[in-house]
Amino acid sequence: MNILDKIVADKRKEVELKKSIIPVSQYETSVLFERETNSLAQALKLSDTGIIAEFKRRSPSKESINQNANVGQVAKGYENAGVCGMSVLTDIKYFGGSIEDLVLARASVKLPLLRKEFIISEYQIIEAKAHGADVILLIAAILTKQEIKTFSEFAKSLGLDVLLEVHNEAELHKSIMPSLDMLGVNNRNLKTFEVSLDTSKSLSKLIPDDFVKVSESGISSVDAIKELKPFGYQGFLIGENFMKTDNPGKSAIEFIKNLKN
Ligand SMILES: O=C(O)c1ccccc1NCC(=O)[C@H](O)[C@H](O)COP(=O)(O)O
Repeated sequence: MNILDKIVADKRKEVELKKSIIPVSQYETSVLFERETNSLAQALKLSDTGIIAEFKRRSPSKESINQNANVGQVAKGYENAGVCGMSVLTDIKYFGGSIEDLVLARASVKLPLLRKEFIISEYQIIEAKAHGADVILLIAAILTKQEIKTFSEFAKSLGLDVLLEVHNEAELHKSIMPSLDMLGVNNRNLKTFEVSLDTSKSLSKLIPDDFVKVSESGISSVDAIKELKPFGYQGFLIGENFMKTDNPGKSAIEFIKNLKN
């Protein structure tokens, strides 16, 4: 069993429990559910930097990154730095995040917010909208082609952007469909946790130009972004590099300043 299999097995139990406690009707009548969303894909198309900064306390590959960070402060710091969007990990067990982190980020900034979650049910998409998300992540490795289609079309019907994440060619081939806005290539090998920008580079030519290309994970320098841009990437998802510092917002300011130079 690899880490994704374990996460998904736990996620199925978590979602079933939540469904039995909180009915969808409660989410659908919430204030945030009515909110007009902001498109991350549009923000990336208009940006010359393309940074999506992540709020990440810990992960399966790093036991502790920044356990005590305050999500509202970090969100404001990222917005002040001029990032295009913010990713908020909402998984509790493996990442120390929560759906409340998403609400706190929403209350603090106007930035497009990505709910970074292991989505296996439409219930979580409704939940994402009701907690202030603008974008959902779909992970090709844990979904069938039909699920990708159903979930992405459903998210679009709610006004949410969809970022579809792949790790290899097979996942990419089964995923390309018009209901996606962004195609993300994850540079982290989930068996070994090693990161290699070569994954983004080699898959880039297989991604049609109508999708915004996003490179995810293991981006720790401005040089990495300069290396990836010629491969057509317009978005760069960065977590640990900012979150491992005392002041993630300040680190993002420095990073973006160097990127513009
Ligand atoms: O980060 C992990 O260890 C991880 C393990 C298993 C599944 C997903 C995982 N990470 C989610 C992400 O996609 C990253 O948090 C995101 O791309 C940012 O990565 P980084 O800049 O390397 O923190």
